Amino acid sequence: MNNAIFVFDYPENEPVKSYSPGTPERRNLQKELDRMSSETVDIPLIIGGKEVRTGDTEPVVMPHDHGHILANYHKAGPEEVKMAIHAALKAHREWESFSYVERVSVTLRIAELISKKYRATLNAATMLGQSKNAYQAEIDSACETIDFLRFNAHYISDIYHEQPHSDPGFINRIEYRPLEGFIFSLTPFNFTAIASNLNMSPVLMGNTVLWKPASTSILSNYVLMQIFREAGLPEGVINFIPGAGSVVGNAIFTDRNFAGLHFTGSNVTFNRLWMNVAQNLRNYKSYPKIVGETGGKDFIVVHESAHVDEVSTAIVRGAFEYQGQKCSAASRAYLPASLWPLVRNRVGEMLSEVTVGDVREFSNFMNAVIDEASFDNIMNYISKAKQSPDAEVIFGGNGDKSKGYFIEPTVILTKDPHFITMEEEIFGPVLTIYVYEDKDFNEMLKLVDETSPYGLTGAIFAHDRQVLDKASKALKYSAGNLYFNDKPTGAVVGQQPFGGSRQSGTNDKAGSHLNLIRWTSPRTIKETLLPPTDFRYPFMKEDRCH
Ligand SMILES: NC(=O)c1ccc[n+]([C@@H]2O[C@H](COP(=O)([O-])OP(=O)(O)OC[C@H]3O[C@@H](n4cnc5c(N)ncnc54)[C@H](O)[C@@H]3O)[C@@H](O)[C@H]2O)c1
Ligand SMILES: N[C@@H](CCC=O)C(=O)O
Repeated sequence: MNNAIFVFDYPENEPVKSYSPGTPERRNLQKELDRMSSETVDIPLIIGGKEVRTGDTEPVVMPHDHGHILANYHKAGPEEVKMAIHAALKAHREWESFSYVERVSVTLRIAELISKKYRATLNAATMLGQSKNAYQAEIDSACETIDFLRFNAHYISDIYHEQPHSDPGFINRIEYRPLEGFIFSLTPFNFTAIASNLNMSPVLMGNTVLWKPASTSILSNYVLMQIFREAGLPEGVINFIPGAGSVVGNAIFTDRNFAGLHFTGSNVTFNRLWMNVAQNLRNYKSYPKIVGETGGKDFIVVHESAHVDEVSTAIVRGAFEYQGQKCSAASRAYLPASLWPLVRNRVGEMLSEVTVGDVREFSNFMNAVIDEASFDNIMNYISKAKQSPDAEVIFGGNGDKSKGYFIEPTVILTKDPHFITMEEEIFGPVLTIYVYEDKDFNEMLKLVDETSPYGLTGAIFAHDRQVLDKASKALKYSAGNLYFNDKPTGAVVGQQPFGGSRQSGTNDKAGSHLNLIRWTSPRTIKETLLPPTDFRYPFMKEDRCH
């Protein structure tokens, strides 16, 4: 394969299966849900391809039935982190020297294994461990994971084909070297696809990785790790080291070979990690690359020309799918006074049909929030609204953590556009609505732009084209992913590259060449075909002749 230039074609997005009663996918999924619900898995660390058990374990539970233990995972300490660094550096030599066609082949094999052999297993693990319903698991752990892998396999051909100009007599080329050292991949609980991609995009570019998954997504992440191995990923290319973030992080950030951080998670954690890197800057061989996508305070802006049913559907799906635990979830909405009574009624009708419960009951639109800390944090925001004279809980507002961490879809109406739930990321099923006078549309846009430190996603609803244009200009830096007449969630790889700026991250657009390029350290090579043999400039030679 080294004697050919190979291009991986533009892929199709993985089709989303329906899981309707009686379909084969529903039967397979049910079988895997039953199997995984009846066993307790022992999850080791995987370092240099070897399973390592430290005996320091924590349980993995179902958020919707927290008495049910799905697995126990072993936690890494500083010694295991050192072993993992050693394994990653050792694997680096061989992995980077492979032709990229081999790296892409492994990547595409992972996608194929997930699409066919392990779709039900990975979806069931995501449903049970992260409390996603079948549809939310399908669009995440099956489709988005596969799309990241296949689209990146295509984008790498584009990157490698990007070569400099050569004047006659010279050959210039760029080699897209991986980074010198290892990458630290720190993944969030809420998307199995993101966990896969934070590892596989640096790996595709020839890097090796230490992976610390979130403690609340370890079951699906372990299934992923097993799939990576089955696909033929060489030992040590990804080292799976669950554990306490600070323990693993401190051991990594003090290592001279730390070359890059690939992070998705909260803004608070990212800021802490960046400071940690900065404090160790003098120790490193190279300036580490830092890529981090963080939180959001995502908005829905509604103009009086919008349609009530479209807005109401976007509110319910955008704010409450996966219990609002998407960085992109709508958490503040701005409604014109003329439409508000109609939208309020329609949203109320829709919410009266929403049920919250166990993922194994397929009719539930919503399930549990991820853990007790998250439940308490969300309920605390709801209490603040209940106690404030500036806010009123108009739908939901109740939670129950006795069996699972269940919270009703909650809508707060506020008179204060700077009420705390309009500004801070809550990461739960809570939407706050502010009603403005129709004539104050322009002032309202300014408010949207200046209310929160984030800049991730946002949606504008209007059927007046000039309004869309005006609002998108006013909100230019308020969102890295902006939607016209659609909910602000559900970006599709290859169609809406994802990421935001301001306090929402470095905006390196997951699922695009922009992200992949960060995992390279390009080297330019110039070759002179006939090197000069006289140090003098041409005009000096001419002067002597005369
Ligand atoms: N912008 C995006 O693309 C995007 C996508 C998904 C999630 N998110 C954001 O992620 C957050 C939810 O995910 P989360 O709760 O898993 O985030 P988190 O910040 O709590 O954790 C992310 C990862 O960092 C680890 N970690 C936490 N503290 C650490 C420390 N001191 N040192 C080292 N590692 C540490 C965690 O164990 C986890 O693996 C939300 O804020 C959400 O908006 C953003
Ligand atoms: N990319 C996902 C969100 C990822 C963050 O949680 C979306 O567009 O909804």
